[in-house]
Amino acid sequence: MPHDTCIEFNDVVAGYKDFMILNNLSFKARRGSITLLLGPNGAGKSTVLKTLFGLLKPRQGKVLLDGEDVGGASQKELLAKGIAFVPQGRNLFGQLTVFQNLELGGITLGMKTTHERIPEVLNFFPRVKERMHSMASALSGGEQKQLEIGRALLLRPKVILIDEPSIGLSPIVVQDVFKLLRKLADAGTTVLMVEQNVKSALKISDEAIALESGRLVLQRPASELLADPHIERLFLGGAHTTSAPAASATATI
Ligand SMILES: Nc1ncnc2c1ncn2[C@@H]1O[C@H](COP(=O)(O)OP(=O)(O)OP(=O)(O)O)[C@@H](O)[C@H]1O
Repeated sequence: MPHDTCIEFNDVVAGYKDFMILNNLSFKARRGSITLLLGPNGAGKSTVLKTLFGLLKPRQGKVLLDGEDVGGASQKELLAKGIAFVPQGRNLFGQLTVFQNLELGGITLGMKTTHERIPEVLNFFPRVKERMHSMASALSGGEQKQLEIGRALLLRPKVILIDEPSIGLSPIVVQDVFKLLRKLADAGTTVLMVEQNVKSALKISDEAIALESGRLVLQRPASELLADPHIERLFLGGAHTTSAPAASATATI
């Protein structure tokens, strides 16, 4: 699988009303790799994902997907181009069954294709598959997150944007989710992930990007960062260096 650029932010400025969160942000994420977004609370990590998913329009700069400028495209267009977003928290219809939630996830595909793909997606998640006709709210937190990922996979996305998947999950379930993301990336999917569980996330990531005040302050191979004896200081408090993100990060190492 060639590791060429899939996602590129080029000098992007984006924010909410008059408040700019991304400040001339530039970075690249390679196809078939996991890029981990790090940085302190409020640095703009989720805003990167939202901008890429069309929830925010860049005020300046370019957001490129496979070289095509998709800045300002609608979510429908972005879904059709193969971008799927798994936001933070719970995003299921709790009073609908697992199967119905998947059906809704495939709404842009049409029912025939959706029904063909549901069994294929459920094969990734045996526990969820067993409970296909249970209400989504009756699943455990981990199963619900797996179902959300499954719903995104129905689209056979080329890019998955995933925001803090480990929140509320036990360490074992987190490992399952991470292993699945690794498997998807190895099969060619590009994963852009925000995750506070830094050490575990670095272990399955290829590249780490750190933001501070909406600017890139570090981009390094994940394995290199993991092996850095200063990692604790970099993410739990310490002095600035030219190649390191700042002191105020609140990530869990
Ligand atoms: N809908 C919104 N309207 C206005 N401001 C917002 C909105 N969403 C986020 N912000 C602000 O944008 C800034 C960046 O938020 P963002 O969620 O991108 O940060 P983050 O790096 O993901 O932080 P965290 O680690 O806390 O999730 C924050 O100051 C936040 O308060």
